Amino acid sequence: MSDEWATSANECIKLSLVDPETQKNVVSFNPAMTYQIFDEAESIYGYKGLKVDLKFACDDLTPCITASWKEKIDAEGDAAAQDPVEILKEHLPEDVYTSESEWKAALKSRTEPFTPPGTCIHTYTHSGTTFSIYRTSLPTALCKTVLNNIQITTELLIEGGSQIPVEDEDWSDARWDVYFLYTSLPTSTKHSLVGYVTFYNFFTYLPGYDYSSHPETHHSRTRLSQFVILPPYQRQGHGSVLYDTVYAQYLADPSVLEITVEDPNEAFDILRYARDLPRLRKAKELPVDLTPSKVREAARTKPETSNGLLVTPSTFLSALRKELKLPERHFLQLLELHLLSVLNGIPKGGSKEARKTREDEERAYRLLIKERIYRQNKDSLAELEESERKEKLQETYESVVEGYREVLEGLKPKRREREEEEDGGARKKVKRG
Ligand SMILES: CC(=O)SCCNC(=O)CCNC(=O)[C@H](O)C(C)(C)COP(=O)(O)OP(=O)(O)OC[C@H]1O[C@@H](n2cnc3c(N)ncnc32)[C@H](O)[C@@H]1OP(=O)(O)O
Repeated sequence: MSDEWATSANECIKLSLVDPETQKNVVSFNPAMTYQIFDEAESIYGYKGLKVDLKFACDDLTPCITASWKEKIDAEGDAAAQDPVEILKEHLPEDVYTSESEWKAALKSRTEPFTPPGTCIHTYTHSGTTFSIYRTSLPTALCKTVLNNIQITTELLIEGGSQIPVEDEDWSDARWDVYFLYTSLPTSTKHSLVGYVTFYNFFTYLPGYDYSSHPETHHSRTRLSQFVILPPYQRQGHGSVLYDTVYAQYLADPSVLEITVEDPNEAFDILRYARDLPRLRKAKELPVDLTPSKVREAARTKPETSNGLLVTPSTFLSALRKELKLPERHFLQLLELHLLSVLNGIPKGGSKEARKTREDEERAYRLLIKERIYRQNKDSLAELEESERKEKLQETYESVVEGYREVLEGLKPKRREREEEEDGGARKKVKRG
């Protein structure tokens, strides 16, 4: 197959959110990746001048897919042109429009005004524009429709992202929570999507809870599954507001015991650290004078940190984790991040005693992290010779601390910037069109 007939799928596919009233684009963007839908090379074969338009009504996300090209290869069999519309249709709802005029006519003929699904749980303004977060759940009909229309973006924007099988799922119990972030429009369309996040709730048992006396009570662990801010709205603080808002919902809900995240990518991890760190620092269970050596001491008083869910706390660490509802691994890493900033605040020079304090804390910090790494990788590390094991632990320790340094460095100036520019929760003006 010759390359002259290959087009980059990431470049030729354009996604647009269109105002049904004015029929103008509210925002447009390209996919970040297409390998899940096309091939590893992220190319579409058989055309010159190929353009693939994936348009959505900006409010209920009714989709329309069309393609146009200057030249199409005249070949059959293996060398025949791929059909991008048919390929993309596999990842879109069954009733997706393939004719733009029919799609536009359908949008024009709508009689009912659109209201986002669910309940509005938070509203904020940013550069004079209002943004609102709506909470709903599957299988509520409108939630199902809107999510199904737009969730192709999980495959086009998230590395390894996948869609929720909205059509096939067994809905005997509503276990998916969905939050949509909308911005307000000045036209009668009123609402345009900015992002969304989904959570799956697992039922679980709280050890020691008397369920027989309270048969109506249930407990769950919730898992953040897909988190998307559409590209034109990224890096303006909207992801942070959405994350904080949904987190607050579960923190306030006594039936939710733990908030976990499914396969976070690097960008989301940074966002999560940045948002969880101030929460940890404000937690009432966090001792103000906590140092690495005190944490090591406390950890030693407890037989072994548990991998289970919210065991009865015997140290402040378990109480702190319970207060924040964080999974163990993330909680421990967040604590290590906080302790690095504590360590950074201990002077390096000074009297002999001061220098000794600093050295003791440095050592405690190193051991604390190495002990955690060892616990979490016991099986593979136990197979190594002692010298190799020490080397591996040191290497991992150094890369972990390097990562924490980057997060702390990244947070410092950014936080100042945010405070200066913040306007009710988000920054910088959203680019439109
Ligand atoms: C479980 C999962 O779903 S993981 C998948 C997460 N989703 C995706 O990757 C889809 C595509 N990307 C997105 O939807 C968004 O860019 C998100 C969710 C990653 C971030 O949302 P945003 O609204 O852009 O984040 P926000 O503006 O609040 O950023 C907060 C901080 O997070 C960090 N951050 C956000 N995006 C990135 C990035 N791409 N790379 C590095 N750091 C990042 C930064 O520290 C940022 O602060 P700064 O902008 O002052 O530097």
